[in-house]
Amino acid sequence: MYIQAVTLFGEMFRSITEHGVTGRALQRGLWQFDAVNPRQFADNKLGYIDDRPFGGGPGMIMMAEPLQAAIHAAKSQQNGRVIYLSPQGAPLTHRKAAELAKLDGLILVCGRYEGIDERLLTSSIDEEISIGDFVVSGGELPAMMLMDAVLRLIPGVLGDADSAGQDSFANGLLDCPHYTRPIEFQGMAVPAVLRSGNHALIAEWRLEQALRRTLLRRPDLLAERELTPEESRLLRKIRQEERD
Ligand SMILES: NC(=O)c1ccc(NCc2cccc(O)c2)nc1
Repeated sequence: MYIQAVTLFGEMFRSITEHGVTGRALQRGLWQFDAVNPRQFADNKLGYIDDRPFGGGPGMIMMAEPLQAAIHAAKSQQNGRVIYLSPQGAPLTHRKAAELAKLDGLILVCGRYEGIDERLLTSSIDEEISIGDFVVSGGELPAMMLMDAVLRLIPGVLGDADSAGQDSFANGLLDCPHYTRPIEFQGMAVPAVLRSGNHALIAEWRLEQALRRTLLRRPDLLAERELTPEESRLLRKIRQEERD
């Protein structure tokens, strides 16, 4: 996958191109990255890329032309989907990340200031995505969150292909509790079933814990999920226990 970021702060992306599983995957050629700086496309000598908002109001707005020229330059390198990160976008979900992971490329447009000229959205953006209902100072961190969520779903990136499948949300549920050594910590022991070696029981325990956690913390996720017969049975048992 070829990912380009249209951004004033390309250096920020080192945090995922030079570290961790995403950094190793880049070195192994599983994806490629380039930053495209709209400032190099500003048609004035001083490189202005933002200006005051029509109608007044605080802050500055990023001008459409330098961004459009930067997106045009990125599109001359690949035919990637152009995504704008903003609080006004559609919520990023595991399902959306899985859809994006199938594409050959992405062009991620990172806004700064108070946002971008609306006409750029109409002319050059394929999709607007939000990583949550909050505002941060620029689209770069949201872009990196999206990149990480997408890249880990690309076969080979995580190495142990299975771990992405066991993620929270991968199966529409929150993750189960995890434990490692020591067996006893601060007077709390590891649940005996996890040391029983009985893999069927362990799998059932993990599913029950995931269902219990999802029911208690995120019942909205359960509302939209098809349940297998085993999940329905476990959920009935959990609901009964919660009533007792
Ligand atoms: N929730 C998000 O995905 C998200 C995305 C970007 C961002 N900051 C830059 C920006 C861009 C556009 C408008 C705007 O108000 C702020 N903050 C949060």
